[in-house]
Amino acid sequence: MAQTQKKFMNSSADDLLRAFKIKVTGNIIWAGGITELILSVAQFLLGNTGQAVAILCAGVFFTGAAWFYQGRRVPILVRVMFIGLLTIISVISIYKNGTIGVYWTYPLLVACFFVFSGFLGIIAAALLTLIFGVTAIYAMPLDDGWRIATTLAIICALGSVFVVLLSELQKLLRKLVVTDTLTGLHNRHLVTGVLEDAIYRFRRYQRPATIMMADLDHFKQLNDTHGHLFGDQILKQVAERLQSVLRRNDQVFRVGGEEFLVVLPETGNAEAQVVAEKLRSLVSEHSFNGKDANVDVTLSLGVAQYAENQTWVEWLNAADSALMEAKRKGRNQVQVAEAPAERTAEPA
Ligand SMILES: Nc1nc2c(ncn2[C@@H]2O[C@H](COP(=O)(O)OP(=O)(O)OP(=O)(O)O)[C@@H](O)[C@H]2O)c(=O)[nH]1
Repeated sequence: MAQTQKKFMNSSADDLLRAFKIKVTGNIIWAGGITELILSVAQFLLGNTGQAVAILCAGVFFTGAAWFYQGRRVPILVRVMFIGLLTIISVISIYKNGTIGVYWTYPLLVACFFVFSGFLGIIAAALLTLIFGVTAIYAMPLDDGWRIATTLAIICALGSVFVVLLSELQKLLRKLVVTDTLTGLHNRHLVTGVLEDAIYRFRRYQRPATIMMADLDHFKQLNDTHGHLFGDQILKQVAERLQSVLRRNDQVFRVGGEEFLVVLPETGNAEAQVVAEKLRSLVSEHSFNGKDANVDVTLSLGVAQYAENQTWVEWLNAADSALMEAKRKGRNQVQVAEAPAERTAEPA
């Protein structure tokens, strides 16, 4: 069981990206908080006691928040407060110190793209550009004010383009991570989510669902005889044939070298058995055309309908055991998993 769980429990691209974003936002808040602590000392030394106390409070709050939320998502309210407070400090600084006060606006503008995700970052950066630009024009000679407002707007525009490109790249990466490049089918990364959805629908609406584990027979022999590239061509054609029979809402995954998982929502054992037979005969009864030869390939399948109180690992194991049984009984056949022994629901 542990092996099945390990095989399918890969972190998804989304999980990895989420963890990365949490780390970046946390680090920015750390850096911002510590910078404020240092700045407050500088303000004390300059004799600006009021400003120093305000910055010190902000510094203590944000280093505390960064420490408290380590490894977790920092709540939006804290992030808004972080950017908001630094914006107020920067505006006061521009107003009081003129050009010297502008320096902090640039890193703050860039930080918006990291502290808020996607379009929220663009909106925050645009808002800050407007606030700083207007303050600069108002508080400085017009020549300086316009220059500062323009450079801030350029940074905002470049950052926004970067965010849009990054979100496109993210979509592409996600697609690549969940797609098997040889067959174009989904790979195992989406399996857990799809099975959990099916289990949810069963528990909530009593909708049946059945899975099939399908494995090509003696594929090693085919590879050894015709070569790996030839084997690849056959795998592609098998994937096409499997898809040609299935319904739109059925899903096929390539979960191993020559192993496929088919998920049939709204389908019970009897109906799934018919589909499995169809898949088996579609593969076994028509030759495959490789580059240099035509070959006959057979397919073994294990079918398992979801049974109450099963976990997704147990469900997969049931289909896997049925597949093993099909292999053991001579291959090129369909085996249906035995219904699991009655079990009472585990306490929530
Ligand atoms: N061409 C090709 N072969 C692959 C790929 N992934 C795995 N294989 C091969 O698939 C074969 C699987 O061999 P086995 O696990 O022994 O299974 P089998 O020969 O099909 O035997 P049974 O499953 O018991 O019928 C190995 O030779 C792998 O190298 C792939 O992407 N392309």
